[in-house]
Amino acid sequence: MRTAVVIGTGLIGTSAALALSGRGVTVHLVDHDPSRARTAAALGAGTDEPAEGPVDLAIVAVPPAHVADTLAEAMRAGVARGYLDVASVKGGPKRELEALGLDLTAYIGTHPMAGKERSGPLAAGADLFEGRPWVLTPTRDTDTEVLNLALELVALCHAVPVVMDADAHDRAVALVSHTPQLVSSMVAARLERADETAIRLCGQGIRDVTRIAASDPRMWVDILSANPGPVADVLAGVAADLEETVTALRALQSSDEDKRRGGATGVEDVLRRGNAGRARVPGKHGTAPTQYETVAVLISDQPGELARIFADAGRAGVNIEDVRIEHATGQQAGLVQLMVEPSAAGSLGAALRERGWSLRTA
Ligand SMILES: NC(=O)c1ccc[n+]([C@@H]2O[C@H](COP(=O)([O-])OP(=O)(O)OC[C@H]3O[C@@H](n4cnc5c(N)ncnc54)[C@H](O)[C@@H]3O)[C@@H](O)[C@H]2O)c1
Ligand SMILES: O=C(O)C(=O)C[C@]1(C(=O)O)C=C[C@@H](O)C=C1
Repeated sequence: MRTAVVIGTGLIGTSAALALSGRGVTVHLVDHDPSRARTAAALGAGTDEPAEGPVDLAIVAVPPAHVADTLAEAMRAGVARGYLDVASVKGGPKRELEALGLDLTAYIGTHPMAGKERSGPLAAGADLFEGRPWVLTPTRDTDTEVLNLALELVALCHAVPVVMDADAHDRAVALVSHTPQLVSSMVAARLERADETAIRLCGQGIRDVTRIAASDPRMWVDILSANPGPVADVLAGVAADLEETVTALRALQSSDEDKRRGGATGVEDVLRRGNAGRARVPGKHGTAPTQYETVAVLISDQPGELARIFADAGRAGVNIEDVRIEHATGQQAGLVQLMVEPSAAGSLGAALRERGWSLRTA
């Protein structure tokens, strides 16, 4: 990739632009608030001068509600060879784009799992995505060239590509991002009218739990509006735990010893389940909890092959954790190495063979 345009030069757009500029890509910066594009340019993220012709990749980093319109405008103007967005939700924007009747072969939905509670270009950093998962949601229609451009962006940002279906992504982030945001906000909301004597005692625990409660409410209303069902489902589980914990705590206030013992067991149960969940959170920089196994597949050098293999893996219910592509020089073929959880390698291999793919020893 030699040239890119970033549309929406806030936290995420400017961070991607800084990483790309730092690695030699010419980046054009566009924002509907020109002062933000100027700020990003002043930070070294690129130039706010328009590109003279189509660039290699357009990165749309605007709030989720504006993604489809912004992409449609850029695609109609032909500003790039490939287009992607970075919105925190994937199913809604994809369906909006489909409804607009655009040719989506040049588009791929993506989502870097890295961010901050602060917005705008001044909060950006070139290393924001280092070692973090970056979700790619190719479909059957996605051009191989566009998928490769997205993989190149992820590599240039030193992030880790994770291929997923858009709706599976939305269910996953409901659990690991969207519900935690709401719960953090709800805990922080208890402080709004709290007595100053309590506020003075705030220590590291409340700071850890409420950091993301400082996030931009308008952005989060956009995100949650595009993923309400899956978030409500996870939050209902949290509500059930809350109700049981309140009951357990009330039992602890009882003068009856048996009830108190039951209450302590109830409270301990939620704390222990919390320990178990916390132990599953991967290392800070996205280090994988397990070694992956490689499924190597021969693909012909034809448009759409890579997208087709990802779609087939998605259909087999297998998450691709990482991917490597070897282009056999002088041959009209390439070897794709799909890294998956060891328990999924067998079923992925079988599903791909069934669909006519040729597998090789990794
Ligand atoms: N903040 C996070 O932690 C995070 C993480 C991953 C992905 N995302 C996603 O990245 C996207 C951007 O989020 P952000 O945190 O960088 O927000 P931000 O508020 O920092 O930046 C958004 C920028 O888009 C500009 N903008 C809005 N509408 C526009 C339009 N129609 N055309 C051009 N520019 C427009 C705004 O002026 C602003 O500069 C969102 O879709 C969000 O869901 C955010
Ligand atoms: O670290 C933070 O401040 C974030 O909230 C980042 C976070 C997340 O939940 O991990 C928030 C929303 C994004 O879509 C991706 C990342």
